[in-house]
Amino acid sequence: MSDNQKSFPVSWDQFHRDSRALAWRLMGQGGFDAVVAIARGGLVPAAIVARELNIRVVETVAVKSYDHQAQGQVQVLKQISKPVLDVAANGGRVLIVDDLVDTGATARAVRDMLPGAHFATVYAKPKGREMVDTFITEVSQDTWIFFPWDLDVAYAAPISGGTD
Ligand SMILES: O=P(O)(O)OC[C@H]1O[C@H](OP(=O)(O)OP(=O)(O)O)[C@H](O)[C@@H]1O
Ligand SMILES: Nc1nc2[nH]cnc2c(=O)[nH]1
Ligand SMILES: [Mg+2]
Repeated sequence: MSDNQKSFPVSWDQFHRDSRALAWRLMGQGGFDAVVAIARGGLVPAAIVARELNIRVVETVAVKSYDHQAQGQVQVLKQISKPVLDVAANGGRVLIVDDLVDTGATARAVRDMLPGAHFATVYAKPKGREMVDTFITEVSQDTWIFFPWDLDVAYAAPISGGTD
């Protein structure tokens, strides 16, 4: 992702609320037998959704495609374990959770591993939106979302410019 003009910083409180809202929306999709978090960004929303929906089988798939804000190749650093693939193969319902979908490249790679699974993210950008079954908030393609685990409390200059 290059050319981002806008920034969308998300606090812990807002992220918790948005992840809970995702869980509420997923309630209407019937039960799930297992959740797969796309690490690292999907770990926090997957934990919140698993808690709200009482899903006790929690698995990870580790995918990296960005170095800071520069997109590279999708690299799968840890695969989904066989017991969870077997849940899906035996007709169980698997939920995949990530923090966001941007271009959709990560979502496409993980969907290929679990074709029948339900794919959910907290945030979505237009290019990747079609890859997601359920999401909460859409932001424009030229926005970079800053998550609370990447932020610190810092001085902010007045909107009018200069210093106060
Ligand atoms: O739709 P895409 O263009 O593929 O981008 C979305 C992915 O990018 C980020 O992960 P990243 O690769 O930065 O790794 P991280 O989860 O460890 O931060 C984010 O968590 C999504 O998984
Ligand atoms: N933190 C963060 N990671 C991303 N990976 C792809 N798009 C984004 C984004 O907007 N924010
Ligand atoms: Mg990620």
